[in-house]
Amino acid sequence: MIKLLRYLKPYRLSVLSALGLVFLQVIAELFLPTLMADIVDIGVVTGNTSYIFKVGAIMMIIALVGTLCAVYASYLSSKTAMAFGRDLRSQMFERAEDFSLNEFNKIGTSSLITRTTNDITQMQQVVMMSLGMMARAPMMGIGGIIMAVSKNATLSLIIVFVVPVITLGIVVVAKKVTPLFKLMQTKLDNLNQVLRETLTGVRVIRAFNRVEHEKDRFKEANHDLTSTSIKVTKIMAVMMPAMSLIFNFTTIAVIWFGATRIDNGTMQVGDLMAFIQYVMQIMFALIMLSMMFVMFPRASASAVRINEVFDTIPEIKDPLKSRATHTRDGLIEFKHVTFSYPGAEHPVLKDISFTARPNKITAIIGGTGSGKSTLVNLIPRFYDIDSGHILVNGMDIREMTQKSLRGKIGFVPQRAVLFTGTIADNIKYGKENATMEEIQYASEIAQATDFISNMKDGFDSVIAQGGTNLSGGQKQRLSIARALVRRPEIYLFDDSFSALDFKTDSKLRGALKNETKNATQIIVAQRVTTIIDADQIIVLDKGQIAGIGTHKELLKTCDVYREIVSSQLSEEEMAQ
Ligand SMILES: Nc1ncnc2c1ncn2[C@@H]1O[C@H](COP(=O)(O)OP(=O)(O)OP(=O)(O)O)[C@@H](O)[C@H]1O
Repeated sequence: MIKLLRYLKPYRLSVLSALGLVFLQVIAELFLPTLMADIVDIGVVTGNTSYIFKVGAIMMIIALVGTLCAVYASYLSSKTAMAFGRDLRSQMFERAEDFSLNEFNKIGTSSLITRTTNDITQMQQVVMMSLGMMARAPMMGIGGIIMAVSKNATLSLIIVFVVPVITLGIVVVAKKVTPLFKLMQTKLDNLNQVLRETLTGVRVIRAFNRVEHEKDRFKEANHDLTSTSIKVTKIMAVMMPAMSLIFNFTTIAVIWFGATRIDNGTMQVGDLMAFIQYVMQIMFALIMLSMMFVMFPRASASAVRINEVFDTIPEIKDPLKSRATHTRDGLIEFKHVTFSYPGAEHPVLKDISFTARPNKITAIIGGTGSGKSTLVNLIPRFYDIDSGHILVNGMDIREMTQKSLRGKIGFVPQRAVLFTGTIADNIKYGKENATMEEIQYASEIAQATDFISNMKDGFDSVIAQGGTNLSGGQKQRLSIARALVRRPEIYLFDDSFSALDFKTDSKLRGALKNETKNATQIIVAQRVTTIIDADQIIVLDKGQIAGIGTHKELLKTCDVYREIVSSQLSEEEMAQ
């Protein structure tokens, strides 16, 4: 947790001011019982009314100053804690933005969301409490002890007995609840994950009549979290009354022994009243400390989870000395590339070598799970390879910055991803400063203009979260337009035509051919008709290249290709 406190550095002035104000507030609070003792012992006992009024007025002023200090300290601590939380959240977001897909898989998306929200809120609260309550408790405790001893040293021995008892209690409770708090955060992650899956998969859940099953799953996760919270609350529930009990017994002891002293004439009534107040202040300080001990374990569990994110070093890094490619043509070369997903026993791609040239279409075909998407994902460096080289314009992609590499690429993923906003916003995502003409042109090529103009607001029509108000084919065409608008050197279409009907598919490919003339195109496809005209077809089989050539060549030389084709086309079509 200490590690995270470095984010408080920019606010050190506010922190120091808040602590200073708390100090003043404590001094004021400690001073009041002594003044009250004076009123009783000097004013009331001797019947000196003017003294009572004079000291009473001073007490009011001190109380007012104390209150003002408290209000401003609380304002400063809240402001600092909120700013601290904001900074942590944005740092966390930035770090997550740098993560490769591996790191996302490692931590988990739901957990990343919980960590950015709930865990940071825990830290925020602890900072706020530390600057108020936590700072006040030791000052008040120590100050209270000094004042109590100054009033009556022997009576203060009671405190010597009580403090260790309370401290022991706090330590025992903290030991018990710390692991439970850690568990609570994990259970919260779990609950978020179930909720996320249920919300995103709502159509499938309904279609398969699994609503009850999902309800049960949610109930279980919810119940799990609740039962852990109840366990913690039960322990805490015992703590407060136990504290009150000790509190009350201490007061009885003080009055008992104090009364004997007054009887002996060794103590005055006012002093005993002040003494009782100091003892209460000490107890109150201990209660505040114990509350901090409740908060700390939870916050430290959160701090560990936040630090885990900060300590995760993104695997994919830019080179220290990046080089820029001077040629702008989009030549892609795979040289003996082998790649395995982390934790997997076998590589998904083995010894892949091929060249994809500009002005040419390179198609990739193969059975499901043969590694087509994986291969395409290696080009924008979503993952780093185990061995071999991937070259773009003659340079290893690990030698360039990710930004410059990805700037050359127009990527159309297998599952179209759209963002909340208008249609124009989504196409513009490919090129920030795209003009309306460029947007319209790109959607024309992507065969999207028809459906866009049929929408009420045309390009200004709003897309719902995740593009749920569009059909699969419409989403695919928008994500193609988004890639087209940047006019990149390299186009990567990862099975991007699968949701289109045959007519639209062929119209789109015709328009693309003219448009992407000078660029390198890599098309992953399931349908042979999509790639039949490609300049080069790469046939993938279980992560290895089974053949490379044109449709005609492969029909003669590659069994795997022949099998795929014969399962999709008739004899006549094959012969064409
Ligand atoms: N993130 C991942 N982590 C671990 N293994 C993965 C991951 N993504 C894919 N795989 C595995 O890699 C293999 C190849 O997957 P890939 O998605 O590249 O196949 P594909 O040929 O594109 O299949 P499809 O045509 O069904 O999309 C599969 O066996 C899959 O289980």
